[in-house]
Amino acid sequence: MSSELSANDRAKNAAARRAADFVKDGMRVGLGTGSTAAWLVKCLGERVRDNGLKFRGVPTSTRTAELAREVGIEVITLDEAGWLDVTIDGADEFDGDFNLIKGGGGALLQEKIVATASDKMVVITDPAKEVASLGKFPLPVEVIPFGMRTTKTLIEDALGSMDVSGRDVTLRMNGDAPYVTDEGNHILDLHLGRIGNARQMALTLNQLPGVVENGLFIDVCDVVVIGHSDGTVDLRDITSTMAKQARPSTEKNENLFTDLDG
Ligand SMILES: O=C(CO)[C@H](O)[C@H](O)COP(=O)(O)O
Repeated sequence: MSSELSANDRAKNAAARRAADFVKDGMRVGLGTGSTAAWLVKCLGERVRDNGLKFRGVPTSTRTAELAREVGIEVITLDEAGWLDVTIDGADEFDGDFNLIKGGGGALLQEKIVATASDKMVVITDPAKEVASLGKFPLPVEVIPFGMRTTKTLIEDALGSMDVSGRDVTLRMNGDAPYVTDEGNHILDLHLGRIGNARQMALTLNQLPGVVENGLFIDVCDVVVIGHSDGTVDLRDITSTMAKQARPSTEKNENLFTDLDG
């Protein structure tokens, strides 16, 4: 590997290469967004080109879709895929129960939909993103532009009764204008410091009108691959930890539309 890479990039690259081993011929694979996920997409592109790996990818953003096509990955939509074998994505924070904060790169909505529609979600990360309690990283919340100030006030009011150590809510900007997501929405960043009950926070936020989705990924991640700057990786699997037993049982349904079609 190139010695010109920063220590952080070497760590991300190591995690991405190990996680790429989860992708096998014939799979439908969710492709995350962000700098760590970009390493993964490039690595998978190499394997398509050099090893003849055959799989179809569902990108979680226009950025990832462009990169995936550029490196020769066959791109399909989530609806074309129906269900995914695995999704591999980065994260902004992860805790000991495999819960995450995501959305630092602004793609949390598609990322959550894609990860939830997968048999397995693998997070690729460096060690610095591990926390005892989620919340140090500002929690991104995607909101629709209509009535955004009112939505912000509703969020601030809701935070008033929650166990957090900070309550500032800021609108994410892109230069002088609000940041716009792939779906044409905006992002409010919640500076909470520490989230006492992340599950309750996720449910509370999503009940507020105007909120589209929040960046807490609770009970979604199955595997965390932690890359180190010396090229080594630690792999943690939910099935071999106590966290799995603490999860409420969820059943992922492959034929989402069968019932509706009658
Ligand atoms: O959630 C995300 C994008 O919405 C990213 O996965 C997260 O921000 C981590 O990014 P990076 O790998 O660049 O540190």
